[in-house]
Amino acid sequence: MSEIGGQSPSRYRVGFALEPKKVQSFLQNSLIDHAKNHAIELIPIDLTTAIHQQLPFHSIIHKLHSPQWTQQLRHFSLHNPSIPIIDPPDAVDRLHDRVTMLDSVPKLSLQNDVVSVSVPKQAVANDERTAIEGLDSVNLRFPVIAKPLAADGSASSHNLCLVFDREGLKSLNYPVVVQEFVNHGGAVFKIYVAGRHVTCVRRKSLADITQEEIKNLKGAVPFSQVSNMKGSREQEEEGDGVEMPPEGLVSELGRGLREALGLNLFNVDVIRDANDEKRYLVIDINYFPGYAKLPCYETFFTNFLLDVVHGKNTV
Ligand SMILES: O=P(O)(O)O[C@@H]1[C@@H](OP(=O)(O)O)[C@H](OP(=O)(O)O)[C@H](O)[C@H](OP(=O)(O)O)[C@H]1OP(=O)(O)O
Ligand SMILES: Nc1ncnc2c1ncn2[C@@H]1O[C@H](COP(=O)(O)OP(=O)(O)O)[C@@H](O)[C@H]1O
Ligand SMILES: [Mg+2]
Ligand SMILES: [Mg+2]
Repeated sequence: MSEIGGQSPSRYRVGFALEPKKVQSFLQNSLIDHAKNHAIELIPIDLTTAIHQQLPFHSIIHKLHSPQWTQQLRHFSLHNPSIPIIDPPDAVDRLHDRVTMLDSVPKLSLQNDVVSVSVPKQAVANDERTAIEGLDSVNLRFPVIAKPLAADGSASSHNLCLVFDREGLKSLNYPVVVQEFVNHGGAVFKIYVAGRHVTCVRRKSLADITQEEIKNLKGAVPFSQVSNMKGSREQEEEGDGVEMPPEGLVSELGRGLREALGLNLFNVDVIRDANDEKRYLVIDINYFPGYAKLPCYETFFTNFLLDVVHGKNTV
């Protein structure tokens, strides 16, 4: 990266443009101190003041959704082309739609004799009629999962539903993506990417749906209620026993998606089909997720920042 004043600085300043809630959850003292010990100062950008008045920055990292912010960032970037912006707003935008976010996955062609990585069958629906047509067109049967098409960080974008029959399609808030529900043993793998650094953790997920539940459940069940469904309680800790994905898969998926998406900061939710152990499915990709939930996030994230300020970050 270019050097301010033509000299290699002894300290670096990285600006963060984040919602106040994210400043609190992400910019914890432990991270600030760790980065400081590596000569990097982490600075929350004041969103009420123009960016250029807050210079110098050696890089800017952002997660804000308003068009005004994007406009301000584009303008700033045009006048300060040597300051890396992480990441390009257009590339981030692709993750704000649950169809385009998964577009790159099949193109990676990650498959061999032991594993295959794909996305669940899915169709976009604007109303009940197009939902039925969409399900038919991709040969999907109930139960399906309905997700708001927009994944724009709003609370409603996380309101998902399990849909057990046609009646259930009536109560959805369209537009949605109707997606194949895949039993996966109650565990989701979260692959976190920060530049060339990739790591994976396992988290508790939705419990599997039994044949009996498929017969008995009707309509649409919002997600928050699913864990209270009869029969799912005893599966609560089931995710604990699920084997982690092979390291090669984690690193190849992280690296491949980083390149294909043109993004440095994201995580990928992956499940493994309980009825076909070869089959891994990418179900969600999130921009600048909650890294603070990672063990040792201070080291993980600071290593990425060191690459950035030393010009070793290539995407
Ligand atoms: O707040 P956290 O730590 O739960 O992070 C959220 C992420 O959780 P995760 O790290 O994947 O467990 C969360 O991931 P999921 O969509 O829940 O898989 C989102 O990235 C969320 O951002 P947004 O609401 O989609 O803009 C993230 O929220 P923000 O922190 O960006 O508001
Ligand atoms: N196709 C699917 N089959 C089974 N479970 C799923 C599927 N898609 C999502 N889930 C479950 O729903 C959770 C939330 O879905 P996700 O697509 O990650 O939305 P969000 O953006 O709100 O995190 C996942 O962590 C997983 O437990
Ligand atoms: Mg998710
Ligand atoms: Mg998400």
